[in-house]
This record gives sequence, C-alpha cells and structure tokens, in this order.
Amino acid sequence: MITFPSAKINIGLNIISKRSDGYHNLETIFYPIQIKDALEVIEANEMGFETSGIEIPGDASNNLCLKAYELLRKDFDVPPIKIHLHKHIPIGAGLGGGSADAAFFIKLVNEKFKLGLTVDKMQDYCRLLGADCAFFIENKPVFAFDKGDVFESVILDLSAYHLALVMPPVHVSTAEAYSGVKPSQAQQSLKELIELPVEQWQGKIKNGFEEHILKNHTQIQKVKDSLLEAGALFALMSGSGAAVYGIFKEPVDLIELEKENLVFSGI
Ligand SMILES: C[C@](O)(CO)[C@H](O)COP(=O)(O)OP(=O)(O)OC[C@H]1O[C@@H](n2ccc(N)nc2=O)[C@H](O)[C@@H]1O
Ligand SMILES: Nc1ncnc2c1ncn2[C@@H]1O[C@H](COP(=O)(O)OP(=O)(O)OP(=O)(O)O)[C@@H](O)[C@H]1O
Repeated sequence: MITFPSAKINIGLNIISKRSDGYHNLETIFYPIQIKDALEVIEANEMGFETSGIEIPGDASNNLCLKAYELLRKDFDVPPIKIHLHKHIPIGAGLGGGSADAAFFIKLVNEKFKLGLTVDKMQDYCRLLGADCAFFIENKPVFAFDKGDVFESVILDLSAYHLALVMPPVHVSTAEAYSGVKPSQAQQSLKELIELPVEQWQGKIKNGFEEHILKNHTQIQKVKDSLLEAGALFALMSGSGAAVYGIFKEPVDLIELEKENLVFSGI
C-alpha cells in the first residue's frame, strides 16, 4: 500500500510563552500544501526500511516512520513490514516533512491492518512523536495552539492563489530556532487576521522566529525580499525555517531570481 505524505506551511506563528516542560506555547495556522513524499508499506517476513530521494541526515533507525511503527507495535499485533520512503519534501525547512511521514504512516498502517483507530487515537500517537505531527492526521487548515498539537478548525481557502516555495541552501534546526526566541503574547488574533484579504496580510501576520533567524541567516531574508519584489501579496518563513513561501495572485513561473531554489509552486 502506498501513500503520499504532504507538507504544511505556517500562516503566522506566535510563540506565546515558555512551558515548564521545556516546550513553548504557540499559536499558528497550519495550511496543507501539495509537495509530497511517497511512502510504501508491504507485509514481509522481516522488517526492512529503505529510503531514496533527498538524503535524510542522522541514523535511519531514528526515522519517525520506524518510531511510529514501534509505538503501534506496543499496542497491536502488527506483522513485520518493509517500508520504502521516497523523500521529496525538503528537510530542516519548517515544512513538517518528517512529522507528515509519521502521521501518514500511522494512517496507512491503521487502514492496511484494520487497527480500528479513531482520528483522536491516531492524533494521540502522533503527539508522542512531535509537536507538528498530529496536524497531519486530518491535514486540513487549523488554528493550532498549546504545543501546536491542539486544534480548532478554520475556514481558509487559498485555492484561488498561487504559492511559490523557496528553500535557500541553509539548514535551521527546530531546537536552534526555539532557543533564540523571545516569547510574547500575540497583539492580534491570527484567527481574525486570516479573515482579512490576503492583500492586507503583509506586516500583520508574522512569524515569531523571523526576527532572529533572518538576522543570523541573511540568505533567508534575501529570499523573502525577492519574493515580495517579484509581486508576492504575502511572503513569510514557514515554521522554524529555512523555507520561505510567497502567495501570488498570478502563476509564479516568472520568479527568475529564485529559480534554482524554487522547490514547489502550486498550493
Ligand atoms: C516550528 C514548528 O514547525 C511550528 O509549526 C513546530 O513547533 C515544530 O514542531 P516539531 O518539529 O514537531 O517539534 P518537536 O520534534 O516536537 O520538538 C523539537 C524541539 O523544538 C522545541 N519545541 C517544539 C515545539 C514547541 N511547541 N515548543 C518547543 O520548544 C523543543 O526544544 C523540542 O525539543
Ligand atoms: N521521515 C523523516 N523525514 C525527514 N527527516 C526525518 C524523518 N525522520 C526523522 N527525521 C529527522 O528529523 C529532522 C528534520 O525533520 P523535519 O523534516 O520534520 O524538519 P523540518 O522540515 O524543519 O520540520 P518542522 O516543521 O517540524 O520544523 C532530520 O534532520 C532527520 O534527522
């Protein structure tokens, strides 16, 4: 059985406060975008895990798909499987690619082996794997809060727009991003701000990581500037970076400036 884990962008990200468990309370809008990995699971005599596409840093045994498999195996009699992950979503991008793989893996195994897991139960397994992960079970636009793993539905449809996603050749780890932030209360609710026309978002909808990340990684600032110069109605770094997206009224093939780092255009 095969599935195609897709990524997210953060439309606004407010880091509200530091928690006693070391994490941060945040507020963000997660919006699904259609850049995808491919993930195949087949029943086998013994466990196997292989990858292709973009190289994944770190030890393969730490892959979130294998961590998700171990979690499910504690509670269910899941047989040995062979997993093939073809990686296409940029890593260290703030697009939640690893979390998406884990969540889509859980959905696939639930279906393939008829585990009978509800959406809530699958989200609970995801919460054990990472703050971003639970979003990908339903994979629809939400207002996320707490650690980013509690959700309220929002109505947000960007299908009339065109998105350009640019990945500068810079890696920003999530832990690095959080270690430099100054948490503060949001001045205006993201739930209200997304109701404004996209044309009015720039300067109002912000990413709390940008201040220090853009200062330390000027290439990311450059990408954001060139998206705006190319006519983006709105441009923002996604999550902890380094990917930056621009939302355009017209198709975006014309962004000559960033062509070599353009990883996706669509929505
Ligand atoms: C930056 C975002 O992508 C925004 O959507 C997410 O908050 C990151 O979520 P994630 O990659 O799933 O994060 P995790 O793997 O759970 O955590 C990685 C590290 O990020 C920090 N972290 C993460 C989420 C959060 N709400 N507060 C944090 O402080 C912690 O230091 C943690 O050890
Ligand atoms: N299936 C996977 N795909 C990518 N990275 C994985 C995977 N499993 C584990 N990892 C580890 O997670 C790290 C980065 O994960 P991810 O792609 O979620 O980062 P990100 O794009 O910055 O996402 P986020 O929005 O969560 O910050 C990698 O360095 C890698 O070691």
